[in-house]
Amino acid sequence: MEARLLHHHPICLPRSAPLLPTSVGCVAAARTLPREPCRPPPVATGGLAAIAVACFLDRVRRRRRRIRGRVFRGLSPEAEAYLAEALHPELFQTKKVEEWLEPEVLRALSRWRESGDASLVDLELLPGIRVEAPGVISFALLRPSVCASLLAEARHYSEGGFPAELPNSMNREGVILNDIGLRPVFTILLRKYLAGIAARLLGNDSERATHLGEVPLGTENWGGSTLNDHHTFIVRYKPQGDRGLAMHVDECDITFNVGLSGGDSFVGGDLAFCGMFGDPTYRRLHHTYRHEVGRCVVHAGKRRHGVTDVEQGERASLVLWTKSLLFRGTQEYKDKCGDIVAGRKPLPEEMGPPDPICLSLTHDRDYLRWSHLL
Ligand SMILES: O=C(O)CCC(=O)C(=O)O
Ligand SMILES: [Fe+2]
Repeated sequence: MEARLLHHHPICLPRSAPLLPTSVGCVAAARTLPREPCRPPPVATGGLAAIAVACFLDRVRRRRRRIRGRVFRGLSPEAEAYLAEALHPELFQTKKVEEWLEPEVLRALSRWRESGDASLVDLELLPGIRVEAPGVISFALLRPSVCASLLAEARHYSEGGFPAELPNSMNREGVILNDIGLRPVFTILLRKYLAGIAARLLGNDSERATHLGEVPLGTENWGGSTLNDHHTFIVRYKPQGDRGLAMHVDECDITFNVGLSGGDSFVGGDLAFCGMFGDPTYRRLHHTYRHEVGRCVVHAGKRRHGVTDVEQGERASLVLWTKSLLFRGTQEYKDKCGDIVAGRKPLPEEMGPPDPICLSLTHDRDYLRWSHLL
């Protein structure tokens, strides 16, 4: 039960172990344990019977510690099993997440982290921050060494024959990091660091910035002040596999997309941004973006985007689809997207020819009419 709750609300990690086994449970659990070497009491005080009891209690104690560890981390048994096989076990340590970040990111976030007021996030201190296009902002987030480890871990997982689900409905070559035991570290990344940036870029009016210096951000509220869940994965593209990604909108409110390989290690593979879902300009090309290792591009999930084919090399992205349940319950969300239960708002009637790169096989009723432009 608790594990299910964690799955749905990973940001709400419990502060205390919710389910410690009772002594009866422990006895039963200890019987199912593989026989481990027992640690006998330091001084043999009461003969064989006392040693047997001490051994038994030692096994129970160790089993208890293991269960508590798993409940704290909120890992599924599969994820727990992968930990023993991981290439970079240090990636799984929640205490080390801060070391993943470019140091200036911490400086930009420090006043928010002291006060809880996201309007104090200093966007200008985010390293190399750029407004790529209205509503699309990028900055250096992760250290290149962490990007290399994450990519190597994803390759190790894919090539190791471990059980795999597809990260999204469009990509066959990728790994859902939440499923392999990395959900807790990304929950920390989101809760302690990205949440402030999300609130400042795409949160409610009292926290959201309107400009970066003189340049308008062109963002609006997409629940950035109340993000509570994430679906985090790595996708890889290469000429002999998934070459690119068709135009789409994401199944989330705010997307953080970090380059794990930079523009010098692949040819093609541009991330193309078109307009917002429901906006008359949604089939206009707004910007094309090239990944840089460790640089994160942030945008509303409902901005149409896609990846052009990779012609050479390999392109890889670390993607966090983040959501706000609270925002999804508001009238503002319904006006923007439709009802989460009743279904998405229909797109407006397609008007005139699209920019070819923005044409979507999965979203446009007139795809065949314009596909000769591709
Ligand atoms: O690979 C990318 O840069 C984009 C991935 C993406 O848009 C997605 O998985 O939703
Ligand atoms: Fe996407």
